[in-house]
Amino acid sequence: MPATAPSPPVLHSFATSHELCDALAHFIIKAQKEAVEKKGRFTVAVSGGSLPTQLNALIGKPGVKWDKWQVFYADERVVPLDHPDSNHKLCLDELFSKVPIPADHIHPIDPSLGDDLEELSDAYEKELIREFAQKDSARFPIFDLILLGVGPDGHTASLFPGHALLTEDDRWVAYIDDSPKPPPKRVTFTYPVINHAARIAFIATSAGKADMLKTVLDKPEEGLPASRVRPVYPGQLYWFVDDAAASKVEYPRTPFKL
Ligand SMILES: O=C1O[C@H](COP(=O)(O)O)[C@@H](O)[C@H](O)[C@H]1O
Repeated sequence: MPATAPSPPVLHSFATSHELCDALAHFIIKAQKEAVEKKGRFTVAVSGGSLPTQLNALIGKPGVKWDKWQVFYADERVVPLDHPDSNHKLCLDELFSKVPIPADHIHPIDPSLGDDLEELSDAYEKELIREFAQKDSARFPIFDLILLGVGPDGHTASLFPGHALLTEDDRWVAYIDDSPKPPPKRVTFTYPVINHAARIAFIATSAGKADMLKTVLDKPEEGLPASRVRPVYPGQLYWFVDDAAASKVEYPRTPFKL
C-alpha cells in the first residue's frame, strides 16, 4: 500500500511578535491537553537560539500542566550547561526557572558526561529510548510536539545546509564538530526523529529571515534543512512567523484560530 503523503505545512503569520508568542502558547497548551488526555504525559522537544524567549507567554498561562511535561532538546551546543551559548541555559533562564516544572522532567544533553561527541550523542539516544521505546514501541520516538527555530541560512536544530547529517536516516541523535555557526561542536536530533513527531512548529521572526523563509516555503525543492522537515503522516507541520519574516512569501497563510 502506498504511504500517505505528508500534509502541506500550515503557515500562521502575525502582525507582531507579541501576538505570535501568545498564539504559540495557546497552540502548545492545546497540544499538551490532547496528549495528557490520551497518555497522561506531554513529550516536547525544544531548540535554542531565539525560541526560549518566544515561549515566555506560557509563563502564568492557566491550563499549563508543567508536571506532565517531559522536555528534551532538539539540539545542544557542546559547551558547559552554565555557558551563555548553552541551549539548556537559555531555556532555564527564559522559561523553566520561572515555572513549576519538576527538575527531573527536563532532559539536558550534558557535556559534563565527557568530551567524546559520539558517547554524548549515544547517551542522549539511550535517554530517548528509555523514555519512548517501551511506551510507544515505535522504530522512532513520536514526540507530541517539537518546537524548532530556523537560522537565516535555513538550518534547524544543528542540521546545516550541505552537511552530511542531512541524509542520516538511522540514528536518533548525532553530532557534528564542524558547525559553520559557532560553537562548532553540537549534538542534534536527526530527521527521522524530527519527522516522526505528531506536531512540529517552526518559529521565525524578523526581516532578517525573509529571504530564507521564501526559499523554504516557496522553493522547497532547493532542499534547505528546514524544507526537509516533512512529518510522516499523520504528523503536521506548522509555521508561526511574523509578517516581517513572511514579507516575501507567496505560500498561502491560514488564519490562527484558538
Ligand atoms: O544555533 C542554533 O540556531 C538555531 C536558530 O537560532 P535563532 O536564534 O536564529 O532562532 C536554533 O534553532 C538552534 O537550536 C541553535 O542551536
